Amino acid sequence: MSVTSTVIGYPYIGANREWKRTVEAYWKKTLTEERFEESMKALRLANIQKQIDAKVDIVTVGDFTYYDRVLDVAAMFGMVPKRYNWDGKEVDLDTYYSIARGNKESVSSEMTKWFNTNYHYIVPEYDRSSLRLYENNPLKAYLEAKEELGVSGKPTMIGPITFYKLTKELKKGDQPAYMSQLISLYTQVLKELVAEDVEWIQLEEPILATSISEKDMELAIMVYKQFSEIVPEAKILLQTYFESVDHYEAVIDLPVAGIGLDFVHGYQENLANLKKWGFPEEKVLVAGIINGRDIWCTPLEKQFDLLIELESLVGRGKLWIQPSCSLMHVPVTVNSESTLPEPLKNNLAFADEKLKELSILRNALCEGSHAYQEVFNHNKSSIDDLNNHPSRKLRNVHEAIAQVNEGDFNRTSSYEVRKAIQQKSLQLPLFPTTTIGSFPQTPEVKKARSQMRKGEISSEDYREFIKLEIKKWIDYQEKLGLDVLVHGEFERTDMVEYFGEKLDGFAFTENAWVVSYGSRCVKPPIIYGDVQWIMPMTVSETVYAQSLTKKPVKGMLTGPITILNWSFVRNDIPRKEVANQIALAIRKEVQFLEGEGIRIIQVDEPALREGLPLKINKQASYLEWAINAFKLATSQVADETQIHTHMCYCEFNDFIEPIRKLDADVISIETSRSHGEIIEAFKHYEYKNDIGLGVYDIHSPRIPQLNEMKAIIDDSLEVLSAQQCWINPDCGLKTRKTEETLAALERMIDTTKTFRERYKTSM
Ligand SMILES: CN1c2c(nc(N)[nH]c2=O)NC[C@@H]1CNc1ccc(C(=O)N[C@@H](CCC(=O)N[C@@H](CCC(=O)N[C@@H](CCC(=O)O)C(=O)O)C(=O)O)C(=O)O)cc1
Ligand SMILES: N[C@@H](CCS)C(=O)O
Ligand SMILES: [Zn+2]
Repeated sequence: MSVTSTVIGYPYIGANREWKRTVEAYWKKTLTEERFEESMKALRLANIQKQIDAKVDIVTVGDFTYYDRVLDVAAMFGMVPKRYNWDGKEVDLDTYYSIARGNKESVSSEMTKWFNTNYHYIVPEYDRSSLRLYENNPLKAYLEAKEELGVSGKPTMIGPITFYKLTKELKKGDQPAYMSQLISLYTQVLKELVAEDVEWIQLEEPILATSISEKDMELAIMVYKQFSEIVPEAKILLQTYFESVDHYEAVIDLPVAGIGLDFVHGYQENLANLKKWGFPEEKVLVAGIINGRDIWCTPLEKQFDLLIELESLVGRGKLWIQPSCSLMHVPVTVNSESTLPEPLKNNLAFADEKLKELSILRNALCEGSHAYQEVFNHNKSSIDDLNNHPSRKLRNVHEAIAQVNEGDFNRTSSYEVRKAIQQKSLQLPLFPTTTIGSFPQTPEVKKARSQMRKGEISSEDYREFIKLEIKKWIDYQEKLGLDVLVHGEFERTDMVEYFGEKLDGFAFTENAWVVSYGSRCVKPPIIYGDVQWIMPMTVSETVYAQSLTKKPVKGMLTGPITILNWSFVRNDIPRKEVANQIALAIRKEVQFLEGEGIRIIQVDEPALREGLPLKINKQASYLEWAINAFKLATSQVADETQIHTHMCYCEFNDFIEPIRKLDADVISIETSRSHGEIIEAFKHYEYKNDIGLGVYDIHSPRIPQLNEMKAIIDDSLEVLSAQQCWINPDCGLKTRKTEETLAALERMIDTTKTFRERYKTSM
């Protein structure tokens, strides 16, 4: 028996986030372009070396990026939006980073979630320019790895159908011209690769694992047919991941040499289809067998048995194995962790450990499982140890869940009744202004936290420092004239990690970073036991902030679904159960805040949309339990207490109905980076509750123009009433500098004043 191992991609950040530091140093101009390129090359090669050391049979190259791999394709083809006044000569680094981050003159391109992950890509924009191939990145990566490491890798890039479908809404009639340009560009890439004797070429088409239409599938058939006719020598490995493919028969019939299917997410559908329809003899099946989205050890024997079954279905020598998707969604190595509790640590597999598992499965398949029985047994007993651990059997948590009933999910009064009561008590002006929660995490804030961690300052000193920051920012907010204030979240490293550190059932890591967007990384906590509230998490900071001002201070919590979706979650019980456990813990915190006199509480759910299953037929059940978890956390408050929620980074146009069902008194929603498109959706939908308009993009260092914010508010007022609208930035301000934040907020308040003036008789 012979089996080949490969990977779809490996994390580019480096075990100690060297990639992030290099990119940020270049932005700060503390690194020259030459040094930057040198460091990036070293990192790129080190990552490939990791695959070589792990004895991956077919090493993947071209999975590295300077910011984002979707942007890379756009840059390869010279898709630079006109607003950057690009000279069309080459997409140099500064042009590339302007598209991603904006510059003094122009806003950045939109950024949105990469399928159902917490990674965000830059949305390509097609503006009818004529495109050409400026740089063949996969070829460059291939040649570099060959020259420097002597390895003939498998270059990868995002495939044409996925790239086309992720491009920002095309103008009517532009589709055929754009597609035909893409076909010739991809064809040229393929031709140049073939000319250099590249054997396998990976095209990533995760879009095929969503519920795509017949028409889109026909487009894929047409495009891949053209590739096979124009470059018949190209051995294309078409990769799908994150779910099963809907159009199985059509996908396996595409004229390519190999097809990657996910046998972790949506494995039942892929397996059932494989059994029903078979698999073409002339192709290889690349089975995603190790979960690339979680950090748990693979149940080796179970996956080995599945592989035996797959091999019997596709035939000898035709089966390759790989992780289910790029390993960029998991941290680099468990070896960097020294403080995790025992039964947990033995059950973790990050990217490097997953490569080891891949090697074990490959060897067991090649050599026969008998030599690996001991490894399998050891792996199974580790998993059993964690499953039977007392932290997973907390009686009070299970009893509390059992007691939840219908009444726990709904507010006492209707929205209309609540709005009148809240308005009377809060006395807010028309177009109330607020912010989303966090204020700048300055180097001083991060330094103080780091000193506290290292024991260089005491916890009391750290708390005092945080209080000073809160006071400073309450003063700023009062001076600016904001109506609803926040304490600023200075005590939080991250809106999920912070709660994970304070709730029972979570473990947190020292170095388990994954990229969230650009150079920004997150360190998701690990939910390994039953979750319960053990101590107030936000009360002292919020109450302190409220004591400094007469204006209402908004309590700031992360919602249960966002905590769930941005953590690595135990896999022994359904996610719905974990969500309800978290919801009960957040509910307790909500009640504490309310008990301390906090009249407005925001429960953020930016990841609600992200958790939506990619397949339409799986979405309704997720939405039902996810919305219920939010309501479980937020409904048991008095009518006077105003519940806010906040969402960002997603397409919400098709998400108004779920938003309505949350029944939050106010929702702040991203409206700036998608240039107000969400507002269009409200045209077709009657939405009564209040809405916070995110009037400027917080991701860009540039100060928003008055007329840009005005335009968003004007557009919104065409479909929403003035009495419904709040004015705020589109997300938290933790990544911004103090001066930028103050200047932007000042303009936001000035803009609001012009609208108050215009509508002053309507109060
Ligand atoms: C709102 N978003 C979030 C998402 N997911 C989350 N889990 N959290 C989110 O807020 N997804 C969607 C968006 C994505 N947005 C962001 C925005 C900003 C960041 C970000 O700023 N990340 C920071 C890391 C934050 C953090 O934890 N900082 C630590 C310091 C860590 C550190 O760098 N330490 C120093 C050494 C310190 C020492 O002890 O000496 C170092 O390692 O050098 C802290 O504040 O203490 C980032 O820089 O990437 C992420 C997602
Ligand atoms: N309250 C959070 C929400 C981010 S989505 C913040 O302001 O950072
Ligand atoms: Zn946000």
